[in-house]
Amino acid sequence: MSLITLQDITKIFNRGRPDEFTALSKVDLEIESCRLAVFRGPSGSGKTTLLSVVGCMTKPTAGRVFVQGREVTSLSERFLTDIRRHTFGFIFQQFHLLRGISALENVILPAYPSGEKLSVLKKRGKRLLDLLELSPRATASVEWLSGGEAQRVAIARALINDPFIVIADEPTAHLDTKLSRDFMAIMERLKSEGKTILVTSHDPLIYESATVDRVLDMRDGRILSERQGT
Ligand SMILES: Nc1ncnc2c1ncn2[C@@H]1O[C@H](COP(=O)(O)OP(=O)(O)OP(=O)(O)O)[C@@H](O)[C@H]1O
Repeated sequence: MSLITLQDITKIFNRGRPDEFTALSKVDLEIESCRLAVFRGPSGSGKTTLLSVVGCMTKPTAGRVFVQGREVTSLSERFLTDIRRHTFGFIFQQFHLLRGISALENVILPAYPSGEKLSVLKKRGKRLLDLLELSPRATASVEWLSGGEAQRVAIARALINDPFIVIADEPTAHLDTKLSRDFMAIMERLKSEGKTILVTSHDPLIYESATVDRVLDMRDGRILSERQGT
């Protein structure tokens, strides 16, 4: 069974208005577990919109989304929030870290709604920072971190709820070659630990990486072609 299935997904923004825009058009997609897929395509081709539909952040205008066989398209926001929290970890292009608080506090933020004790969350956050070789920076306020460190904090934060799927939108757009390779090495490790990784990227260092299983090319809100990784 696929981890995620998209059936005939269409997403129209500003429907019925003069600026109506079809960002996704009748997309079908199956995502299997423990694989790394890269979505690439020109700016505006619908990559981010597609991953936000997959990640249950955006409701499609038409079509159905299944998460582990369960149809989620018609669920209320309350149920979706719950599914989102346990299924997906998100790494955003600009990292979206909260300034003024420490790296560790940023990492554990998405776990607060779980109601677990703060001491338990801190322990889990510290372990993740340790795995990403960031322990010495745990108490540093995030504005003092380098770009690579900030990204690793964002990765740790994406993992705090132990999601099945990690979604990264243009993760290396602001990183140099070494940091981009480091990012892929971390993704490779996560994949070997059983995570499914979905990435949007224009960066050859990402889509030509040996750890990539699938490269999907998008244009005009459709998946045009797909090739299996090297
Ligand atoms: N909330 C929104 N309201 C209106 N239009 C939107 C909205 N979100 C996205 N769009 C439009 O949908 C199209 C697809 O956007 P999307 O961000 O998915 O593309 P993308 O392939 O990820 O592009 P990029 O590589 O530039 O990030 C764009 O033309 C964008 O302007």
